[in-house]
Amino acid sequence: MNQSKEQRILNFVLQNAVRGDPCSVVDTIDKYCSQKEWAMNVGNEKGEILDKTVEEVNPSVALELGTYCGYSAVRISRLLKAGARLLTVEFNPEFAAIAKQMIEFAGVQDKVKLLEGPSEEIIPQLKKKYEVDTLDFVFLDHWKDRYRPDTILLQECNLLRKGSVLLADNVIFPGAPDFLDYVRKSPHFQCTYYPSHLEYMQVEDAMEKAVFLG
Ligand SMILES: Cn1ncc2cc([C@H](O)c3cccc(CNC(=O)c4cc(-c5ccc(F)cc5)cc(O)c4O)c3)ccc21
Ligand SMILES: [Mg+2]
Repeated sequence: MNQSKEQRILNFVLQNAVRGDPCSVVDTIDKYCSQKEWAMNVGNEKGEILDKTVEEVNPSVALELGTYCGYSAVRISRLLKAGARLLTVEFNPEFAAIAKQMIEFAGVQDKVKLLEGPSEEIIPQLKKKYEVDTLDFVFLDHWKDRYRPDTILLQECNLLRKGSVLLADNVIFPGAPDFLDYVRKSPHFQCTYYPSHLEYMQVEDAMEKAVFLG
């Protein structure tokens, strides 16, 4: 049976990156996806905005919605301090299987917990089943029409505290207009807009940071 694009990306990493070196995994995925097959990883340009935000927040507990192949899970977890953890949510079993192998090859499996299921089911389980108190950082990169409902759900589940930082990918392309409208109009969020470009393309995109004010 012919391979999926995601399997081809993983194989390229297994054959060309350095086991246990998260930076080489990130760089190798970017090399493959810029030269051979486009894929929806956050990429290096927006990845640097992600890096700066993670370094600024220095989260003890981080959540990612939309693991895909594990590119941003590896990118985020490589920056986490000892004892800090990333919970990443993926509902597609094929993507989850690829991401699991990517995370293990990068050597960050002790920092990353991959939760299989849709965000709307996982988020309400975070406190009791996954022993989360509140989230310091949330990276939104799943279905764009889920950003707004899941931001509301995170608040309803008391998972945000004063200073919790949300960072959303693709707020321009493919776009998340209802999310942007919601956080920018809400008195509970302080927003910052980061213009950038779509991964591996010369197409306008952007990220939005929304800090929860309590
Ligand atoms: C509910 N729930 N809970 C967990 C969870 C996890 C998933 C999957 O990880 C998944 C599957 C398919 C699509 C996405 C969203 N990502 C995108 O759609 C995207 C598109 C483009 C782009 C840009 C230009 C194009 F021409 C085409 C696609 C660029 C980007 O960076 C993207 O992130 C995420 C889905 C729902 C989930
Ligand atoms: Mg994205």
